[in-house]
Amino acid sequence: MATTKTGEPLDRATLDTILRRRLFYTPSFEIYGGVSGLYDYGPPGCALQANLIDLWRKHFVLEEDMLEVDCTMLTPHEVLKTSGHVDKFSDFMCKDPKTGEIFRADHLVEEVLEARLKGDKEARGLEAGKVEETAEEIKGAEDKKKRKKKVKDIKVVKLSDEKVQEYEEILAKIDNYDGDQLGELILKHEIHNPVTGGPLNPPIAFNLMFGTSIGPSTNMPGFLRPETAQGQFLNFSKLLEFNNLRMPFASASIGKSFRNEISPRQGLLRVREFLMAEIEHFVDPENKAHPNFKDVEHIKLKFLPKDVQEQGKTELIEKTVGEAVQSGMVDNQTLGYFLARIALFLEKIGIDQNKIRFRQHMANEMAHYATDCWDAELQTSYGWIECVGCADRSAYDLTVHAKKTNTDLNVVETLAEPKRYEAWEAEIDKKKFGPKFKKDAKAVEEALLALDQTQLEKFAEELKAGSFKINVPSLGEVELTPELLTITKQQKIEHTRSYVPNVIEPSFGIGRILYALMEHSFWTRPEDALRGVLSFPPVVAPTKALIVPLSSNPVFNPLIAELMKKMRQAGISNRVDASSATIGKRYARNDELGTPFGVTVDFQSVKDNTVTLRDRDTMKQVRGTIDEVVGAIKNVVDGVETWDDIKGRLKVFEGQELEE
Ligand SMILES: Nc1ncnc2c1ncn2[C@@H]1O[C@H](COP(=O)(O)OP(=O)(O)OP(=O)(O)O)[C@@H](O)[C@H]1O
Repeated sequence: MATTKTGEPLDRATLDTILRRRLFYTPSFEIYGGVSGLYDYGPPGCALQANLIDLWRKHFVLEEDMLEVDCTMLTPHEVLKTSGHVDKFSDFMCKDPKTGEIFRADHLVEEVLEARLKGDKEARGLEAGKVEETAEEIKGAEDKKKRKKKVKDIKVVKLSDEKVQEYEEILAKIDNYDGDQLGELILKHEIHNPVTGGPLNPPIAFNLMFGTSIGPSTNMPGFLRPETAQGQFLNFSKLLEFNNLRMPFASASIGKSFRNEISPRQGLLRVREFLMAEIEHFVDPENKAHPNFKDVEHIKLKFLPKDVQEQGKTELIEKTVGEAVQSGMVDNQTLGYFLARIALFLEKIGIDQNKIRFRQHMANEMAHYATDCWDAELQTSYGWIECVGCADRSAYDLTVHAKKTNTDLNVVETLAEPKRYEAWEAEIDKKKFGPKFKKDAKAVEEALLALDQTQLEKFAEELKAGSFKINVPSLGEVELTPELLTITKQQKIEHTRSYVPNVIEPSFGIGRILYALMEHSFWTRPEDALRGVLSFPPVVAPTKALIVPLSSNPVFNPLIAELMKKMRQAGISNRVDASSATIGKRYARNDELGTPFGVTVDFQSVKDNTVTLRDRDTMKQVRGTIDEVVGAIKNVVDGVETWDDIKGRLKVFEGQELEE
């Protein structure tokens, strides 16, 4: 069960109401009935996202000297065909032939089995005389009506111990099943349309990309990109040159991606248009060490490796990143380095450290391009949710694009020591070769060039004995004799080495992180369960300070103007609430917006230019001059001081603001 930082159960319904009431986000096109999977952000949502992105840029792009690019979302069909997305970027769906309803196959299996396990838990609880949750609660706290309708399958029925174990094992590796295996599970466990109970068609693959056509004619089909990565790969050579041919280096990109999710659910967690922040770190395949690994190797993370999941288990292993790489659990230093950097970023923005785990992809689950992949998952009231994927994409993308476009995407590196070696080489006598093969001469030459060292060595022997035969694709077998060519062993010296870089890709879904952050920051005041607070760290909070005049008396106006000006000059975002609501109500409103500080102007302020400063989380106040208070807010937002430091150096204020 998800809990808040005070240890209370997280009341998602209250949180959702606050987020919508305060316009963090809202369904798009709502007065037209809305479109599932599409959301708009309102002012606090936008500010929170902007602050998050700002920190992301500082933490990754700036600190690690990455090369940021902004590539187009419209992408030609050919690019995504080459990358494999046209053929493989799909999820499995099942259709109810009677009602036409569509279900995402893995989510359906997951939802139904989880519901059965909950029903079993309930039945066992009843049997033991202690019911932890009522059936009504199980049926769904979140979107009550919809869930109730959808999950009729929850029945308070006790399962056999073997069934419970079997279901738990399936759930532990739910991401590892392909379409056929999901089909078998659906049949074996008699999973039907949860609403009508009707049978479903076997799962079929559904491509998640939104197709379109570029230009007025239809001869350039395209897609809205499903990830920002391809644009970065296609600019690789230019970026390498920009980087003065130095390797390794990383590019980064922040932008919208689009996926036509089969059945979007869980609010911001699964949407059809979302902001991604992606890094492509290009590295030598023979040396995936990271120069700054030393800085992070001591960091402890919680891992869920693939072998544990494949045994149907979910126990986490806590290790330092150094140990994880050394033991081979995490494939290489660069991958390990980014896992640690991801954890540090999540910590910086206020994600609860106890609600982060790194889950390794199982063999079937891995994307078509990846060789090792770890997801940073965050625990929410919806369960563990992948928020950052971190994959080693090998040389896949650059290789396929280079081949398709006939472009050299290799890195050429000067060797410290020249490499000397011997190699067999075929040299043709052009004067005789041309007249003999005429228009086919090029094809024969190409077949010769394609021979490897073992073949050349063998043919050299055969040539000495008179002739040898090679297979030319357009001609069939062709006989070659000594007057046409020689095959000899040559001394070689190489000064450079050429390779296609491998790519380590951390890929952040900003909306998912934002939602998890909202859950992790949310709690209610013990004295009033309806008083919600969003304890965002000051650095990411949408607005840093609320200016509250004690009343609408115009005598406060010059002080409010002075505060606003000084805060603006210090880069502190602020709002004034001069409404007639009581101060307590105005603070409560801002607790819901996550505003860390409240500054109150009272009649004492008019006399001596001092104001009170209230801390959102503790509700404690200090009093100081306008300059002192603005300076204190700036220091806390910049991370130079904490609230405790401020409390230690400014006068603690325990009275009431001075009324007229
Ligand atoms: N439909 C979506 N809505 C919101 N964020 C998403 C969505 N799909 C992916 N993301 C985000 O983009 C990141 C990188 O995408 P990736 O392709 O690794 O996701 P994925 O494995 O397809 O996700 P899932 O398995 O949950 O569909 C994810 O970690 C997630 O944060």
